[in-house]
Amino acid sequence: MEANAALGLQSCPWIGPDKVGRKGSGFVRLPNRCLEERRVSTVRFGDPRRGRTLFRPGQAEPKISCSYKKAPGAENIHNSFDEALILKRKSEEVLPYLNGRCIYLVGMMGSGKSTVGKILSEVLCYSFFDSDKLVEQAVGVSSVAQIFKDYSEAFFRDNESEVLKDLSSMRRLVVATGGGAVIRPINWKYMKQGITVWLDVPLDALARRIAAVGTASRPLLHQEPGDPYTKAFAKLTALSEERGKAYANAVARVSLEDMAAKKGHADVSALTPTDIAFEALIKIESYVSETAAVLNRSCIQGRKS
Ligand SMILES: Nc1ncnc2c1ncn2[C@@H]1O[C@H](COP(=O)(O)OP(=O)(O)OP(=O)(O)O)[C@@H](O)[C@H]1O
Ligand SMILES: O=C(O)C1=C[C@@H](O)[C@@H](O)[C@H](O)C1
Repeated sequence: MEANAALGLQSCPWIGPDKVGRKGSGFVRLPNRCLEERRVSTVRFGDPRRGRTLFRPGQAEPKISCSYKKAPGAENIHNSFDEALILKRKSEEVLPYLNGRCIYLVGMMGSGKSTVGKILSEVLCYSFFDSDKLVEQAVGVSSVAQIFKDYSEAFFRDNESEVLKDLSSMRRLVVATGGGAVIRPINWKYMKQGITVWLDVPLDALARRIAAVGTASRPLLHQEPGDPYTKAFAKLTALSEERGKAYANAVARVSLEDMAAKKGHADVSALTPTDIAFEALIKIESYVSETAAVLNRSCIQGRKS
């Protein structure tokens, strides 16, 4: 309670992802601030084969302070008031450098993109989106597993690319991408409109997290035989071999192994989502300040010549 109050110190407009309607109304709603700052007036999500869904700036909700409205799942996530305050301060340092650029979290299934993404969106007063959920809304099917079953993985991937394309024209969003979004080069073109952050989590920790909740919602893991941990670990190992290099395209990497070693923890499971969100902000800060310095140097050189 106390810790969450710290996040409300700075009031700003916020409408949570629960306000993102689809199908029934035919529109996807976005937060006011995000709509004000978008360069395009109308963005569409949806299945290109079915005709895509429009959402319009005029559909925006009234402004609500982020001290009252939190991303679902982001409640009571900080261990202490101090932890929340430190995170909030860091976000205030990083925010001016972002210039409204979106943050795209990439990483394997279960790496914590949604958990950490909600925390980041909260402290930055950005809106949070989960690209898997946007695909589900666009297709009108309630789960990714069902989309794989009713259509195909390729169909899911086409829709995922469309969603990322639409998001790429927007500002002030934290996006938790699907674990496989990194495999298509075109998706990188979209995600690189913002700042890409790889949550790099050891495979055994991923398999433990996934086994704890079961594999049913993760179609790529569900086909293997065996107990949930063993089948998750085997498939994640194969996927990570295929995708290792693709995740490394991100401009920032948050390695839980490195974090745990620096903090003297024997295991990454000692790291809280707030610790990880803080490390992500540090990595984002070092990327944005480096790029700002390079830009400055080239401006000075340009003026001299
Ligand atoms: N730092 C953490 N420590 C322990 N468990 C965590 C941590 N972060 C996330 N989890 C748990 O791991 C599981 C997966 O987290 P989350 O859904 O955020 O991952 P994801 O990367 O968004 O997954 P996917 O791509 O499959 O949707 C959840 O049950 C979540 O509660
Ligand atoms: O790693 C993957 O390929 C996937 C991850 C999930 O987020 C979903 O996007 C889907 O289950 C595929």
